[in-house]
Amino acid sequence: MEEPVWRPDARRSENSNMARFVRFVRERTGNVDMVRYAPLWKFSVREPEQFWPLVWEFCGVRAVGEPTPVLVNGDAMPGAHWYPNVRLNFAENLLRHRSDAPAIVFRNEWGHAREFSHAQLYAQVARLVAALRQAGVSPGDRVAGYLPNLPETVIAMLATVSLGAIWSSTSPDFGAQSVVDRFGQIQPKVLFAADAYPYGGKTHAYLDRVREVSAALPTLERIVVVAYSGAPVALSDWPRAVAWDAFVGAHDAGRIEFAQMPFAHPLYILYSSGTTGVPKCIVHGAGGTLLQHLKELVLHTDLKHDDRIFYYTTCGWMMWNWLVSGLATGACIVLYDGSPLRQKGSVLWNLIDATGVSIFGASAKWLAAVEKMGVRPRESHRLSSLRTVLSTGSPLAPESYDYVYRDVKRDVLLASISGGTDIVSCFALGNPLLPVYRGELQCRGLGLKVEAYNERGQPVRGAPGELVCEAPFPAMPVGFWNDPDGVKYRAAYFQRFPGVWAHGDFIEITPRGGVIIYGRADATLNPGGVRIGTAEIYRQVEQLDEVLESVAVGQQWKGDVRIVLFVCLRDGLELDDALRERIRQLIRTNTTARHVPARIEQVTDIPRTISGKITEIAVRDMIHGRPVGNIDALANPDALGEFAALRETLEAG
Ligand SMILES: CC(=O)CC(=O)O
Repeated sequence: MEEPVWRPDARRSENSNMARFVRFVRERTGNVDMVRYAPLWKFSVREPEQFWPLVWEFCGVRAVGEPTPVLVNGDAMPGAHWYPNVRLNFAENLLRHRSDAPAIVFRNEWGHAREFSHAQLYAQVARLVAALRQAGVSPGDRVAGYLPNLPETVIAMLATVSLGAIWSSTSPDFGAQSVVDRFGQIQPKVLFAADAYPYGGKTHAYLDRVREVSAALPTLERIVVVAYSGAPVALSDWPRAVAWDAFVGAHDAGRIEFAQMPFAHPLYILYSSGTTGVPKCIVHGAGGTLLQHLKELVLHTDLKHDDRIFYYTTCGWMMWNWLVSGLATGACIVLYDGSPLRQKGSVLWNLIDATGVSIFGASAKWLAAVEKMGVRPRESHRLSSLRTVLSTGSPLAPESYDYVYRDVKRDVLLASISGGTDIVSCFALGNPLLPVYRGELQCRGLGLKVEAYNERGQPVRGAPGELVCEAPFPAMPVGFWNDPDGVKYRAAYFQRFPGVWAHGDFIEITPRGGVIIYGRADATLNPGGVRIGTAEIYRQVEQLDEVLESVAVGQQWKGDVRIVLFVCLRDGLELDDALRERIRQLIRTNTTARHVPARIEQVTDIPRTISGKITEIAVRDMIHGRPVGNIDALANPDALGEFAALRETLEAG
């Protein structure tokens, strides 16, 4: 039997929030069998109307009104409603700890270091609430952030939401057109931006882009600019613009009157990657997001008030929203603005030691990249505060589990977590009660009736299928913006299997209840009619020292589909037949003959979305000579040229 790569010791699991919650549910329900995670998960999906109120109480949600009924129209998917008689304010829940303990620790590539206690954070938010109120912001208005990963970004979100207005953010690496594609759809009243940001050893000034964006957004009444770089910022010729300090300056930090809004009141607007057209505006509700994030942070991530939690993210990725919710537990969130590969790949490991991070998160790609760079923090860093490593963004290869336990730290819970923008949270995550198996996410999230469906829409176990969720959950979006009849919303998630949420991931639920992610369902390869997840191939190829990254797509070929693999190699290397053969051999030995690519080609770059995900669909379109859905959604559209140039060669044989 396969051995786990890590097990929690008895003290750690006994003291975890999840263990306390198991005991709490056992006492409340009188169910004596409730001693482990498996019966708890079953209870959570069978009895949602009992389960969610227990999460609510255990996590201390602040709200007014009647918490019953919990669920109305509970069989409808979509169409179920949660807590129709409750009113709450999301920001009030995040700002409920007013102590002198640290709430935000901030560092950046320029060497800036700032810290805010929970009390100071509350005061900063209070002043901005007053300024926004005076600027006319009221419930339901949209406030947008085109901002680096700053304390001000968190403060602006909290102030917006305190007023019952809706927050939406993108990071400054987005081009003006991409920002207009997003914010142009939601008609914001206020835009927050900064003058510049540090990345990769350079200062990137972007006020010109902010001007371009604001010129295209006629609904904007105010543009509030953070003078982040320290250089003078001239705004006098820009009538709607004001410096952050001037905007906030005249207001005192009083008590915040948090607008009490319905449970489903819009909180955030997030955007789909937009690779197939204009990005969809996904609207997340305040109550559902709060409850789901608390469940994930408190129970699955075991976040406690004395923790320091870090995720490498920008405010354009949902992991930023997820991280910020950590404030509700009284914990400290650690923010870093800059490239994660600075200091020879050690910058984030240095940050852990410098700031005492206990829960550390980054993308699976970053873990693979620092491993390739030869970084071995176990030899160079103390990492004494570190007890959990989180990974997401793409499937975490089994070899990355080896890296973490061998080269980072032996005694950490390595939790690969997966969900995404559509639910601003996760379907599968970590669990302090369970062992970690190489290549496997530990469990399905509580309250989420996740299954893997075969093509006939039947649940399968121990075999690949599509990730679905069979029952309503509070963190389902409340809808899409500008989609009053819900047509786009239903088409996005409920077309494939009526009445069931289809997430678009290709996964396997293992017999012991773990989850393996094979990649996106729309990128699966179908040679000879057999579905193969792209992650199965990347995992093999990227083990080779020569290969930095790869992308695999299916090419229509003689009435079937054949696999074509593109590899980016280390600087100066050229793909030759010997390396091709080693790649094929590795794939053949560790997977099946069907996984072996028919063609392997070298490229220098792989197209990725602005949030850093490689896009197989754009590559597939290029090699078939089809137009790529939305080039503005790509961070590096120039990368497409190489694939177009290879089209003829690929068509020839
Ligand atoms: C939690 C996630 O699934 C994050 C992502 O991949 O976008």
